[in-house]
Amino acid sequence: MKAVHFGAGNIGRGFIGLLLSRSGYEVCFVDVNDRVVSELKRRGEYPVILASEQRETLTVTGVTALNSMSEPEAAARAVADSDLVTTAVGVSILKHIAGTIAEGLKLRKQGNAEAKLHIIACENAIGGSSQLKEHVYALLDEEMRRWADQTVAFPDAAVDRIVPLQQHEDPLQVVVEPFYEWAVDQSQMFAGFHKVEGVHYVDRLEPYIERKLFTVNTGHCSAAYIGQLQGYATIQEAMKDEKVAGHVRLVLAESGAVLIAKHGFKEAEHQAYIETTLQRFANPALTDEVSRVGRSPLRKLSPGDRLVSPATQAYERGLGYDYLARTMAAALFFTAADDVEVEELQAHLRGAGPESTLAKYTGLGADHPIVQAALRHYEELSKAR
Ligand SMILES: NC(=O)c1ccc[n+]([C@@H]2O[C@H](COP(=O)([O-])OP(=O)(O)OC[C@H]3O[C@@H](n4cnc5c(N)ncnc54)[C@H](O)[C@@H]3O)[C@@H](O)[C@H]2O)c1
Ligand SMILES: O=P(O)(O)OC[C@@H](O)[C@@H](O)[C@H](O)[C@H](O)CO
Repeated sequence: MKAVHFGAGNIGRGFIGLLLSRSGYEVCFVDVNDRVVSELKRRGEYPVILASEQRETLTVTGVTALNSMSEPEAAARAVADSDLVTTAVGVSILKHIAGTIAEGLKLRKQGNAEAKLHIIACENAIGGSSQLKEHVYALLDEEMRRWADQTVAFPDAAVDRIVPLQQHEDPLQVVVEPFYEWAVDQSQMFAGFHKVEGVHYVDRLEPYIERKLFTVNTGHCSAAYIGQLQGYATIQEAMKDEKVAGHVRLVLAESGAVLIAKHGFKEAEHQAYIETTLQRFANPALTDEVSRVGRSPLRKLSPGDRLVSPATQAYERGLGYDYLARTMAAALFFTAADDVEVEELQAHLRGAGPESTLAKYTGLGADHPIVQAALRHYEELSKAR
């Protein structure tokens, strides 16, 4: 069985590629990073190290790679001949890989038209695969779309494993936390699909993706933004400071109240999920930069993402959202080298001020109580600096 995985980065190699390989797939990574692609082709395997006391090394074998910039036809051909396609490129990159997938589907219709295909976006977003489908369908004509409706499915997914930036001599080595969770919406899949070991197939994904995004990622970016304001460079350092950890707990109590009310999670079970998450953040065997965890602040401040969505849902239910608003305010101070979203955010902030910036990027408008709460926090955080 063949899988094509777009994005041979941290989560691609450290999580998705690993599980696919363990389930008997030959994995072909598609990436634009020539060094990583060349090394994967040359060696056909790479090491994944679990960040625990034992530091167990798992060797992922049976892999190869293609560069979608210099080998676009081969990448499309790989999609045409595959049994499964997955991605972990970043949600904003999905539109850039859609062309290769669309070309692959056209080739598939010519030579492999009957075989069903699942395409799963493993990104931190609600409806990531559905978003990818829209980008791909925009490039297909009516006849191709009708064929794809019967033959290609884009089940949404939630993926969870903390994989920090990697700085090793070996460009393929990847250190990952032991914990992982990968949930896939089986209601969007064709019957009789080959199960990937370790994947949790669920009938309704929403509780899983919201619990993950609004706990792990909401808490994570709160630790990054408030942590950086306190002068910390890593999540592990930041979480040792009660000012940061205490804020993260209060944020997770707010998003947790929404999750419990909406999805019926039992309070004690959800609290246990929060405690596990906090322990994962603090894992002393990992070094996770706040610059990675806070990256792309405009995406993180956007309406459907980890801050505004739980805050809006809390507001609509008459629940608290003040600490979520404080994280939004802290996001306006976030700095990271080479992050175009930081540059855009700072340029808007300098030109138009915090109220306009919060109103624009949260999509809530200036008068919204959440924006007004974030603005009050922004002013207070400004004075404290
Ligand atoms: N790292 C984590 O802890 C983690 C955990 C869960 C989910 N995620 C999600 O997984 C996705 C990837 O995150 P990551 O941390 O692995 O990032 P990463 O930067 O390590 O990996 C992204 C990879 O995509 C490649 N890429 C960029 N443009 C491409 C293109 N046009 N075609 C093919 N490949 C391209 C990059 O070269 C890179 O290798 C993101 O959506 C992220 O939110 C990350
Ligand atoms: O990848 P992002 O930018 O959406 O979020 C940064 C981190 O919170 C994220 O990568 C987590 O490490 C991951 O989602 C854990 O499963």
